[in-house]
Amino acid sequence: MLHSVTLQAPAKVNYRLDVVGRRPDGYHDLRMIMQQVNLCDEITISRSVTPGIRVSCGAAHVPDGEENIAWKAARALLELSGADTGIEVHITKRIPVAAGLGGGSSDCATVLQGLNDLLELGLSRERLMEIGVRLGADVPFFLFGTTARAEGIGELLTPLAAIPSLWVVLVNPNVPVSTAWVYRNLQLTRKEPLAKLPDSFDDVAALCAVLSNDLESVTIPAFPVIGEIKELLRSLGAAAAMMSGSGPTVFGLFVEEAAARAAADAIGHQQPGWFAVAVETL
Ligand SMILES: C[C@](O)(CO)[C@H](O)COP(=O)(O)OP(=O)(O)OC[C@H]1O[C@@H](n2ccc(N)nc2=O)[C@H](O)[C@@H]1O
Ligand SMILES: Nc1ncnc2c1ncn2[C@@H]1O[C@H](COP(=O)(O)OP(=O)(O)OP(=O)(O)O)[C@@H](O)[C@H]1O
Repeated sequence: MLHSVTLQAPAKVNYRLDVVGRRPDGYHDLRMIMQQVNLCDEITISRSVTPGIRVSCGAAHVPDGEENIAWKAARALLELSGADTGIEVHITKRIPVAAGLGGGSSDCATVLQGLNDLLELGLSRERLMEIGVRLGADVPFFLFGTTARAEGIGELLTPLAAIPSLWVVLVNPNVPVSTAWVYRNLQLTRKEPLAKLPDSFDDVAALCAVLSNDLESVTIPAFPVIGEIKELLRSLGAAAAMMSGSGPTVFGLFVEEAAARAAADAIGHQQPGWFAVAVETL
């Protein structure tokens, strides 16, 4: 029986985010294309003889203990399984927080998966996804991986047959954005039904042609720096640049690793207070 596991919890970007409508419970029906990228929090989950769940992180703006979504994931699995072991979770945070990169949701999914393995609970991926969606709409995607079309509130997932692998430059201007605030302030103005999206993307041009994010209409007017970052990434050679999720992180797509790294370095030098990194899609 294993005593502990250490796992990587990746970030995501939304290549496409259409808001289809508002539901009676206040959540929104979406249609998204989601992509995991190789920027990861590191999570160690250990058994402990001391009963209870303890979560430590130590990063700014991330709660320790019960408020952490990783704590909620551990509690959900302990309650369901009746396991009476103590659990310690330590998160080394590398994904910017409240950034549109899904860091909390990914930590949550990783704890669900990791604890299922560590305690040999034998729960199926589908069952973990059902538990996960009650903790956060993006959680099922991180259990499903690594590129997917997402519908419903984000929990109805279909794999995408072909999608080019790319270098992604992530730029975050270090202003936290509340996802709940963005959805609350969204004006649903679309009158036409949504056009069908392709089922696969054979080249980068086909992928760039579908990039779009309805939440930009809320976040960019409130944080104009996001629009400036999009322009900056394009001027540094990105094939396309767009805000991820509810923002404020912007991603630029590059075919060549060297160009992606040069763009991230240039932005890091220009704006030392920002987060700028080049990573591969997973
Ligand atoms: C913006 C995205 O990251 C795109 O992938 C997600 O839609 C947000 O996913 P998330 O952060 O896991 O969402 P949750 O933690 O479940 O909800 C955060 C807030 O976003 C709003 N929310 C979220 C998902 C959704 N489909 N509709 C919503 O209106 C909810 O009102 C909630 O107040
Ligand atoms: N493990 C965690 N990691 C990050 N934030 C957490 C965690 N647990 C709780 N939180 C809280 O959740 C809030 C949003 O976190 P997160 O970084 O997941 O947002 P996000 O990247 O904007 O997510 P999304 O793309 O799903 O909107 C933060 O304000 C933070 O205090």
